[in-house]
Amino acid sequence: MARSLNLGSIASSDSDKDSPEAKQSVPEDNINVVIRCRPLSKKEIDENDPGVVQFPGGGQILVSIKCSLSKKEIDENDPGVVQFPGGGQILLSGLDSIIHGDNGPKTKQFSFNVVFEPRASQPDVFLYSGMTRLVQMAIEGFSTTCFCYGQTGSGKTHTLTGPPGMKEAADPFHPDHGIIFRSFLYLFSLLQGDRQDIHYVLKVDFLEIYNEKVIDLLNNTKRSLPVRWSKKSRSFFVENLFTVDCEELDDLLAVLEEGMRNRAIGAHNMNEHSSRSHTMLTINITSEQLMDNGVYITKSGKINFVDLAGSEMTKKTHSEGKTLREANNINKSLMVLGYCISSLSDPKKRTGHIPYRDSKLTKLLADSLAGSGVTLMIATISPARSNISETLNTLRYAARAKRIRTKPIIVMDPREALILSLKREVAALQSENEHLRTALQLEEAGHTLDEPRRPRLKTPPTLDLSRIARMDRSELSELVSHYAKENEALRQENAELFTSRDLLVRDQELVCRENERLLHTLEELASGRSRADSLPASRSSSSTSSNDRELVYSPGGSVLQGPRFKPEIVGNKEDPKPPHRLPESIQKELDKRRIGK
Ligand SMILES: Nc1ncnc2c1ncn2[C@@H]1O[C@H](COP(=O)(O)OP(=O)(O)OP(=O)(O)O)[C@@H](O)[C@H]1O
Repeated sequence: MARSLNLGSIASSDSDKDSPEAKQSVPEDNINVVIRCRPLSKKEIDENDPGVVQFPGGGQILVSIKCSLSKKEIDENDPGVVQFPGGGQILLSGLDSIIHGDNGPKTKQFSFNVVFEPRASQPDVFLYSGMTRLVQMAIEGFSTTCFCYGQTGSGKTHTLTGPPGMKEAADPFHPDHGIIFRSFLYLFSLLQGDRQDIHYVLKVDFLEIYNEKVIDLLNNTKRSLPVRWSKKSRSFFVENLFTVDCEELDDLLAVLEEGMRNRAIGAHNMNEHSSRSHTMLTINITSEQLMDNGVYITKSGKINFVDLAGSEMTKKTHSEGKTLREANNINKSLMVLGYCISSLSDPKKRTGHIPYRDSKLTKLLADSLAGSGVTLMIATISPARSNISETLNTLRYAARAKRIRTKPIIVMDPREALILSLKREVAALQSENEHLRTALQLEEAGHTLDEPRRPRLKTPPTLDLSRIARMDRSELSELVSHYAKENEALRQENAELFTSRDLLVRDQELVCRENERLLHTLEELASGRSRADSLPASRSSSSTSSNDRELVYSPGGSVLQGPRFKPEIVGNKEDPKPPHRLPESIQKELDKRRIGK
């Protein structure tokens, strides 16, 4: 394969979701799970620990799990087992010499939306993971989360922020910038687009969960902050978290740098720069859009970037003392996350109890995992043979997460949402009303219906929605009832107009048919007369000669049975008016036909 990344099914589904309709309608959605396999590290190469994951294509990863060597033998002669056969697949196998069990090699197969092979670059991961869609949706008012999951040293921090020591402000075009930096750039490029009618406010916070304590990374007091439940938003939140207003891209970059500097990092046998905490960077995006009718609509979206600490086998990392305690806390919270993911992915269990409250991490991720958010999980794996059991664990974890469904919604003030929906309905009904009136020509010609015209309904005064926040209950309910009444009146009027239109259409059909019949009779009479001219005697018994009689259109011609017309024969062409007037367009059409003949 020429490219270093391996796209599976999401490549097509992603583009479907880019359509405006897909963005507006938000049916249940699965968590989007992508896999990134890092290259072998220098240490692994030095220790002759070759790559063993295979990518056979179609979003699949194959893992050979049966091998004839014992665990001890594998540990001692630890070859790579991850291979990349292409097409989105990963194959985990032993080396040929050790892979054959009694019945030949056994593989475990996994399937994912997108699989990034070791050569995939940082821009590849940003562009093809679905991250751009998350940024777009956050601007539209959705709550979105990108989280990295994987064993220690598998490349979570590298994927989110780049290699250790990466300076955010240094070179904006540096190829090693991670997803967070690239998302910042993309976010600003979208916000600075041509939407002058929308005003955006960005507020950013950055926290870490270290040994089950929530620490503010932007207000470096190392004080533990409480996590509480909000009845209003029906989600957990961190109390007293410091937020920074970010007007410029530089503000965001400064926040990222500050937080990265303050986060807990430690060294162990498997990673010299190991994150010892889970971190969560959140960009809250509030948009105020001025609608056509002068109304402001506010939406609140957000992007969470979550860098989980890596699961670690303490035997392998040789952790002790402080590092061991950190590892235990990390593993414990990841285990709770695992229970939650496992319950949520099981259709029978997902409606039951989900143990979010068992760790701070799951409390804060609850909404992203099963609530109203849109979530991208990047599972990072190592290709090394020595990490095969962690790689299998990560892939199993990721496969379960892929089955979780969320129901994304746009976050809006409920009062604004109600008023907006009523206003939309009123606008739709008004335009329907307008259309019906035009069709029935009620505007200029005055009404042709029997009843007098009803006075036009008035649009409620334009309203600045920022005022709504200050309105008391009675003012609000008055406003809502105003819209509801107008809505009801428009519905009624439109229903009546529809009935009238139906009646007229039916009359028109009858009239046309009668007209054709009359014209036919006229033709017959004309040809009869010419025949009569040539005949010696008239066959007519009428006192009026056929010559004198002229058929004038009567909407009530004797054969007409329309509901609004009486049978009538008009014998005089001077007769002023038919008893009922038809809409002008119909009348003109009929006149045209008559004259034409
Ligand atoms: N895709 C990659 N390409 C090149 N180097 C990588 C890649 N992924 C990871 N690395 C390197 O591997 C090392 C470990 O990566 P990283 O610190 O991101 O792992 P981690 O999963 O965050 O670990 P921990 O859970 O211990 O924090 C780093 O030096 C990183 O730069």
